[in-house]
Amino acid sequence: QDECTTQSSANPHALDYPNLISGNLNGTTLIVPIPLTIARDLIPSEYGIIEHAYRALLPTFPDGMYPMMAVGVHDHDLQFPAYGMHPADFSRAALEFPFLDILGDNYSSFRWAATMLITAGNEVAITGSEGFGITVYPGVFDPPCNAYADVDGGASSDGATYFHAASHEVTFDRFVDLEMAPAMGDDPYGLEFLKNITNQPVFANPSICDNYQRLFNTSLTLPPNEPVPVRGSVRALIEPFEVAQSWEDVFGWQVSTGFLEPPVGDSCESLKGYSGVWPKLKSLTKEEQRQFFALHNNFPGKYPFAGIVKTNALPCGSGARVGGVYPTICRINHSCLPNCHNNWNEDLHLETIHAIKDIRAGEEITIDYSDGGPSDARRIKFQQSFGFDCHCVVCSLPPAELKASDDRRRRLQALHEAIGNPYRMMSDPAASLADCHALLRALEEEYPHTTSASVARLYYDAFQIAVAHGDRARGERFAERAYRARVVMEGEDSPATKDMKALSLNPSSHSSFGAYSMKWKGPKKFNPEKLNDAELEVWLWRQNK
Ligand SMILES: C[S@@+](CC[C@H](N)C(=O)[O-])C[C@H]1O[C@@H](n2cnc3c(N)ncnc32)[C@H](O)[C@@H]1O
Repeated sequence: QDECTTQSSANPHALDYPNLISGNLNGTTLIVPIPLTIARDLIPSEYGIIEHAYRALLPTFPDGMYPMMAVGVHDHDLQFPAYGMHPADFSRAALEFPFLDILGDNYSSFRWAATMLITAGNEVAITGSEGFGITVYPGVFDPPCNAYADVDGGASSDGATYFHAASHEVTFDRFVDLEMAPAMGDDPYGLEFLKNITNQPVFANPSICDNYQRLFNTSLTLPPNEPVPVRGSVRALIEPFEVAQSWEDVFGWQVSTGFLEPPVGDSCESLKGYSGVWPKLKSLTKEEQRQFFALHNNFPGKYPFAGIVKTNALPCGSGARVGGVYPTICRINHSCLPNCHNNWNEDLHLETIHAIKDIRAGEEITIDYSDGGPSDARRIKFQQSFGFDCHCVVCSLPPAELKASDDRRRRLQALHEAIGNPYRMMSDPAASLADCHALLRALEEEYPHTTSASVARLYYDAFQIAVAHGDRARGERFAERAYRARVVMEGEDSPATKDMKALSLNPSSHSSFGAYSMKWKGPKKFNPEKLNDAELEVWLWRQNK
């Protein structure tokens, strides 16, 4: 093996994680759909199969089937800086079984990998694996020290590759052969699925788990080494199968990633709660992990990770399914009368907090976790989504005042709904515009001196009403006000602010300009600059032309 050359890149992150074993794991994972009944027979009966977990990730995975993994990988440039160790490269091959329930929670997914072929002669790798309870067949690999080799030395035009592993001892006849080629656009199992299964904690017996993590965010996964979807075949004789197997036309991924591995195993119990994010958390620095676990948790108990995420995550964009957890801004409490606005800035990839009204020195900073509405609806939302009862200034009002606030908020909702009706905007724009004006005044009553998201939205609605009926002059004013509201809420550099600015500079560029009529087209010579403030308001909100 010493004379081997490898095409794998050097381990780029050893010094970032001196207390962990790190390296470059390069190779292929093919997903082999096998009948669930066969999987049930092969996998020890005490481990449940969490079918809903893989169906959630792969809704169209064939009925009655289970996604087994066929894995052939090369471990390159292993380092363990804290101990000055640099173990030799090795290869391994196995059939592995993800989505197993070993804790009985029907939630935490573990991967069972009890038998492996590992490069003969690499005692560190072999004894290390045996320490996890894995049955190891010392093996010979073709190619001997690479992740895979080109078929015909690269002469094959479809980029076909192979990875063959066979047990070394003549008395054994175990083998795992993978043959594959780029799938050319066919990618039934997206990269997120691969990340999930390759990062499930792995075990041979459930007394100890290997918290092995593949990192998909290092330089190793950047072009030209980005993951490649592949299609191919698997032939194998290895436990838990007792006779040779062959599967054709299966799909998977060839990837080279960084990986991290603690030098000793963890109790499997301590790794519960894996939902696809846990390994990333584990790869944070100790200080970042401390900050994460110091965050408030309204759902203490079984799943601290999930509880902290549920209590703290801010959605990365309105309605986004992805959320972010931050050490500082997740400390900001909710108020139904907030003085700040939180916003995901897609251009900057940052969650930003902007003041939306004047804040006195010493005053608590607050944001709005809700979508507004009257207090009874808010109470349900806070309990269900976050597990708390709101004690903000509004929710703590005496009953009569709370009722008055609720009445105003119901009216705000009704106005929002009426303005959102496109038919009315077309047939009765004057009434829609009057509603925008009424909404502006109602917002000022309920949220005094505040530039809320509702203000930005109503000015944008007013802009749309104006331009849809050919009113460029008022469209320009409304767009400018919507733009200024966005600047307050989100800053100059948010995508929505930039879009609004562009519209204010050129209102007739909007796709709905004149779409309903041109009946509000004003005289060319009219210049609103000449109006005083009061006249400007009258002109802006007037309903008849
Ligand atoms: C994202 S955390 C905010 C920071 C948290 N208060 C802390 O000390 O770390 C959200 C949790 O704070 C508490 N909280 C936030 N706003 C609240 C409010 N208006 N009334 C009562 N509890 C609130 C609730 O327990 C809520 O689930």
